[in-house]
Amino acid sequence: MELPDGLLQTYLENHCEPEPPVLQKIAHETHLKVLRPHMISGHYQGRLLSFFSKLLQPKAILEIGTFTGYATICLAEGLAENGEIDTIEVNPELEEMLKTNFSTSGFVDKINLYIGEAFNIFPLLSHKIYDIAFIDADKRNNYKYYELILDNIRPGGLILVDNILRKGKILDNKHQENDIRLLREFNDKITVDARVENLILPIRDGLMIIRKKQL
Ligand SMILES: C[S@@+](CC[C@H](N)C(=O)[O-])C[C@H]1O[C@@H](n2cnc3c(N)ncnc32)[C@H](O)[C@@H]1O
Repeated sequence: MELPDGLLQTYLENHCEPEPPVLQKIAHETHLKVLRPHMISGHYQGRLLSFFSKLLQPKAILEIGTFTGYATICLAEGLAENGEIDTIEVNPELEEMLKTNFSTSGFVDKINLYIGEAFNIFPLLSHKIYDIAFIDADKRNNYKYYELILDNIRPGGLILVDNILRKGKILDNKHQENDIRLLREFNDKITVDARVENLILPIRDGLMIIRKKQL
């Protein structure tokens, strides 16, 4: 289906839950104050993350790559009573803004922010079992993160991985840059991994949904 650029996105955003005011503010300030603001999940993908979370009513969520906290808050919207989200961000310059954003989100008591490199932080969390994980950090390490956390996902739980289509570059073999090749390998390995089932949603830059099987 070919649609004019931007038209479909606007239509989708006009036909889902409105973006909550706290997230509108975070998106606005991210675009004003932070480098590479396009990394934010945004209205439509944010509502999808919130939707998944509300369906699963998770007790525990892990996010790798917090950025300005937009997706953290979307995911927190579906947490069960006493549920928590652990979110890991390597960039210490974002810490102050994150603390402000979380404090106004209505979920501050449910969000545990860890500033540091994900491979260093995760061992502190490796005793936990998660219902949902969102991998959205340095894309070249997607598979390493997947292998690192899969044992910590409950059977039936979800791993969501963002930016796996790379604006369609993944589909065209003339693109042989290292990051694109690694993403192709990631998508291929997940698709044949008997421990999970997966789907790629072609929204935004491509979102992989991985469900851990009940073996
Ligand atoms: C695409 S942004 C995350 C967007 C956010 N999840 C959202 O949806 O709004 C990626 C973030 O991952 C962080 N990051 C990159 N490498 C990381 C690592 N090794 N450990 C933890 N965070 C990392 C970056 O600093 C950046 O803020």
